[in-house]
Amino acid sequence: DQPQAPKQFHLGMFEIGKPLGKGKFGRVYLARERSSGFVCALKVLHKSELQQGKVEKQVRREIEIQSNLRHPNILRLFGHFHDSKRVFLILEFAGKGELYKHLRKEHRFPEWKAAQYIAQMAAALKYLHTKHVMHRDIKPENILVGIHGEIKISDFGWSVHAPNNRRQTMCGTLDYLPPEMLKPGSSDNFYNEKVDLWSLGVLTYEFLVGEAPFEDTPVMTQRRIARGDMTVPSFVSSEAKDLIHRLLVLDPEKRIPLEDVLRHPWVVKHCVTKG
Ligand SMILES: Nc1ncnc(NCCc2cnc(NC(=O)Nc3cccc(C(F)(F)F)c3)s2)c1Br
Repeated sequence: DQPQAPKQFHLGMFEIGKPLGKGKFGRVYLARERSSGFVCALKVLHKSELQQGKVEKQVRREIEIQSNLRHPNILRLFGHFHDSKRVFLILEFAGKGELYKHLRKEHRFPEWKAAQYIAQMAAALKYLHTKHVMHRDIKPENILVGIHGEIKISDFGWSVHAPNNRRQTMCGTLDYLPPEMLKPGSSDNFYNEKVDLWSLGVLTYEFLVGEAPFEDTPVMTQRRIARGDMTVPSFVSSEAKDLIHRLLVLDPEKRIPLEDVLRHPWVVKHCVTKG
């Protein structure tokens, strides 16, 4: 079909609906593009806040990285526009909202559901890593659920091209940080996309247990991560426990590759692989 001409968007083109959620920076609204009737999510960011947070560059990088991504388990960013005070991200609408709300409500997911989510995450991360993009902020708050129950990785505000040594200070929860990102961003320690494998391990644990493996006070969390000090409760099956231990490995190079996550007995057992 015809390659889509890059459209110039402006706010008047959209009917704004109910608020969908509010993030650290700005709010998200359900929106409908008037001429096509296309339903999407519109994230509104205030330029003043982005300048204060010194994150304008990150938002530009997010737009650049995400506009080239096409995968069923990655939330689409269709475009962006701005007015004098605000930047608007035109996002795919995820019909079943934020995954962390489902997790909090259900406390923890049954193994079959956790395995299907982890298989979809592994497929999305495999796609990202082939493009040498690492997300770097994999956690339940950055995962949405589509209308058919499929998950969608979202918010690429921290994504970069690998390898990279972080300069921008991280904020928010430490729970998902791999040991190699806890070290100060000095020249010698570069890290790569294997940081997402560690976070996938933390996510698997949190889906099955209902809390993160190293959850503690900030100082203790950092210490426990650096030592890989966590225990998997006995109600978790031995196959799931095996996968968690193969992902939460201190040495990034020794973490199980995504291909092997997709072939892991725990994942295969619960995933009806299409013929
Ligand atoms: N049901 C739903 N359906 C679709 N979307 C929903 N919510 C929006 C999810 C997002 C996707 N992408 C995002 N991107 C950013 O927020 N980027 C951003 C913003 C400020 C600063 C920064 C940074 F640069 F500081 F990192 C990065 S938020 C919901 Br609820």
